[in-house]
Amino acid sequence: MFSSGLIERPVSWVALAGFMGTGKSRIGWELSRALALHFVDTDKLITRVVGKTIPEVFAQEGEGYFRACEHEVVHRVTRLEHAVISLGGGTFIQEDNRRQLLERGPVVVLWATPETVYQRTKHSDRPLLRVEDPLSTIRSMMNEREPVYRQGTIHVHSDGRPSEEIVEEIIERLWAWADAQHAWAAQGEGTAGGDHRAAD
Ligand SMILES: Nc1ncnc2c1ncn2[C@@H]1O[C@H](COP(=O)(O)OP(=O)(O)O)[C@@H](O)[C@H]1O
Ligand SMILES: O=C(O)C1=C[C@@H](OP(=O)(O)O)[C@@H](O)[C@H](O)C1
Ligand SMILES: [Mg+2]
Repeated sequence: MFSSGLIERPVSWVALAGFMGTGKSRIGWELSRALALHFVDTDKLITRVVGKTIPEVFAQEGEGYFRACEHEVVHRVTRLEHAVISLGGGTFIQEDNRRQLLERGPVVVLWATPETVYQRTKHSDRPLLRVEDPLSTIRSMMNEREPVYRQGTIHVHSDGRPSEEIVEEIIERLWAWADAQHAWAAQGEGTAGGDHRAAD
């Protein structure tokens, strides 16, 4: 959407959270292209800065070190402008990360069934799923994390849907969210409101 050389978008910062394999990295990249925003995948950033793959970080430095890196990265990405941020599946689980992210802007949570997650991750290198029975592990981890993911701003299902359709739904929902935010703000100020679209 272009007008007078300005790009109209519902938001100029958004993060994607959700369980492993729900599509955060792929959808985040596609969403960033659709909204003409920068793209940051926090796992990729950690990999680049530490100089090791995620499985190497887990194996050589331990999960605690990885979670500390995530925390540092959250601090930095909440200071970015014009960006779509794809988080790792555990990033939003840590309370302080969650608070910082939700204070910064909308957090879209992607959802998928354990079976879909299993199919999408079975040939990948997620260290937490390198176990004898990954599907059971996915089920129990998902159950445990579900109440936390529910604290996200917008929830979108990714099962059996092409990525373009998911991106389209996210953008529609972000417009609705931005309109509601604006209505609240206008009510507070006692103004009639106007066009608040994020533009640059
Ligand atoms: N809507 C979708 N339909 C089919 N495959 C998908 C979809 N979204 C993601 N994938 C695939 O599933 C795998 C995991 O996706 P990814 O974006 O890495 O998930 P996450 O970052 O949430 O762990 C990748 O191979 C990706 O291409
Ligand atoms: O859920 C988790 O705790 C993790 C999810 C992974 O990211 P994806 O959700 O992008 O696979 C990665 O950060 C790491 O393996 C730990
Ligand atoms: Mg990812």
